Amino acid sequence: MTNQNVVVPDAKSGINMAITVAVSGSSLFSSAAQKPPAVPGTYITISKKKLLQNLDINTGARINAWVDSMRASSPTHIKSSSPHLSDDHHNSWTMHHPSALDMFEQITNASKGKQIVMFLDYDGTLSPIVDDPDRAFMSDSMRATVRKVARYFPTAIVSGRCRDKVYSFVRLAELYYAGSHGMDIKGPSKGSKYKKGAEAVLFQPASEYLPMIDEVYKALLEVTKDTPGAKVENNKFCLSVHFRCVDEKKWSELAKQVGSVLEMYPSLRLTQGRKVLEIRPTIKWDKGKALEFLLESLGYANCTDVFPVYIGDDRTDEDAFKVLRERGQGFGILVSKTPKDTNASYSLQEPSEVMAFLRRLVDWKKLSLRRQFRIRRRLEEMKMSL
Ligand SMILES: O=P(O)(O)OC[C@H]1O[C@H](O[C@H]2O[C@H](CO)[C@@H](O)[C@H](O)[C@H]2O)[C@H](O)[C@@H](O)[C@@H]1O
Repeated sequence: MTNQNVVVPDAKSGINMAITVAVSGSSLFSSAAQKPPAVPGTYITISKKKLLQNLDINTGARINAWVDSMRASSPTHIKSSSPHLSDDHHNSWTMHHPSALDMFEQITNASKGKQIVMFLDYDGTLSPIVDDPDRAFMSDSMRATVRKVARYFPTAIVSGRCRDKVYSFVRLAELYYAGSHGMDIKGPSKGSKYKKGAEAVLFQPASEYLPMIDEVYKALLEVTKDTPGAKVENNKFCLSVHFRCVDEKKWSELAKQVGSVLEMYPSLRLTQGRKVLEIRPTIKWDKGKALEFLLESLGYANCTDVFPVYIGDDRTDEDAFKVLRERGQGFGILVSKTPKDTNASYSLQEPSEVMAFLRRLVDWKKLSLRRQFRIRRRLEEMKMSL
């Protein structure tokens, strides 16, 4: 066990203070330990155990809320006690959020004369949810489908993942990528015919948080290392703490470990996903802002003839669904088998249905282009014969 001086922002005052943290083995906040305190502060000695015990009541309540919310966004047990009530609930939800496949014609009719722009979340949307986040591969058929989609519509992948990581899964250079929940945006590296606006897009609104995120990553690895199944993923501008392989009885304990670290960083906030807690900067930037930024980059900022379609499965995708609802443009599609509170207009049950929907969209576009071509040719022939 060694003591290390580290600089952390005080949760209440928001002022940096230097604390001595007792850690066993590797450094808890190694990069901060190398830096002199930015603001001179008080030195206190606090052990890893104490970090957990000292959580205040509000934090305790918040932790319970995180765990509840995480359970709700990725239910582990389907309630079977009152099947009829749950059937009614399901039916009423499906009435309000009908299948995008069943409503395909209405959707394409609404998009007539407008440019469809596709926004696709990755995990749970293009790839099925699996236990190991490093093995959430996309099928070759899904990749081929997305490639075709990008041939006909400007297409962006919007993910909570680190941009490089999601690119290594998707491997399509002609797409836009918004990683770290939209905090890392890059335009296509391969020629795209849709660049109406800026030539080379690269936008990273949270770059000043990089050292802090690295520091918190190390702290989270340290505090969670004895929790079997816990996994911390570094997504560059944000972090994920995975609960999927942790015994549900230990979820509160793991959430407390996360809370103990987060409490020391008031400029970071927490969101929940599917059996995951995500830590990110408090800046006002999310997948919804990324969607707006991308529309602007594509040259559709104030256009009425654009029709954005966003498909996602997660709580964090709600920010994008909300933007579309507020703009009254396009629509959101939630990928979910169970009813969820959502701003999306339509639903699809799983990635295989997402693929079916994308394929139909491509076929519909091909057909309407062919039709347009035939009409134009007939008009030309008529002009010639006059
Ligand atoms: O915005 P997304 O592309 O949906 O990313 C959200 C998180 O997705 C990943 O976690 C989820 O998928 C994993 C693999 O299927 C699964 O094991 C995990 O339980 C899910 O939460 C990714 O690993 C996270 O970093 C993303 O934040």
